[in-house]
Amino acid sequence: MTVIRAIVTDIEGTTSSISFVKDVLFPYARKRLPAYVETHVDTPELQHWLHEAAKEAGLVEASRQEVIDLLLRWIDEDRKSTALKALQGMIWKDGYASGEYRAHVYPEVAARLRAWRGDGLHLYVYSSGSVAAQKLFFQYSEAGDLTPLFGGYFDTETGPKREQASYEKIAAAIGEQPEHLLFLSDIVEELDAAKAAGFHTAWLLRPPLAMPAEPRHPAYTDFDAIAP
Ligand SMILES: CSCCC(=O)C(=O)COP(=O)(O)O
Ligand SMILES: [Mg+2]
Repeated sequence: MTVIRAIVTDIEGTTSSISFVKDVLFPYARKRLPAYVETHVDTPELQHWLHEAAKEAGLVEASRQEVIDLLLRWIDEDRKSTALKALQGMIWKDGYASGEYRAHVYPEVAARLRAWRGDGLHLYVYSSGSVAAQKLFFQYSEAGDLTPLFGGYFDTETGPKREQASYEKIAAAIGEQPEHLLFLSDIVEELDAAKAAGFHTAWLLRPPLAMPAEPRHPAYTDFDAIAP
């Protein structure tokens, strides 16, 4: 019997609702991005990510306004760009700190994460959101500060979530063979990539999503149904 030693979880659609990300976080960043860029334009971190975004789009000598327009378009397209995700994380910080919102987590998630940690399992996050955004998300969650539960965070700087190599890198960074790792996600292509790397997988299909008759991965409606 394989022993699961660590769990790697996705955020949006897995620990937390898609609507919190799409209807609260994305609009907050969209509204504030132009002013944020203007007021922080002299900071090296902002400069770096604006440059990376322009490079990703193949824009040469783009004006600041062109890069802002590009980023706003990418927010609308939900593009999983590392540069956009870094910038969104920087903007979201103010909203968490001022109490404008707290990150949604499904009702059973915090207790189940604590129970798994209590059983000796190590917990990690792998999300398209930047590592800084992931830490804010779990620090300011509706269930309180959950960051002490996690041993590490991975974002698209490790690689795209639909590529096998990303999961191989995560297993190496955790220091476990993939057969001892369980990946939780709502996106079947992410689970396919993790499985190809040798991970065990759990497909979260939160209600009202329908359970397929023959799911490609072990499928669950919530974390309490998963027995690692
Ligand atoms: C870190 S919270 C914001 C999540 C985000 O920006 C996103 O694109 C969600 O991606 P996930 O990989 O968690 O589905
Ligand atoms: Mg997801």
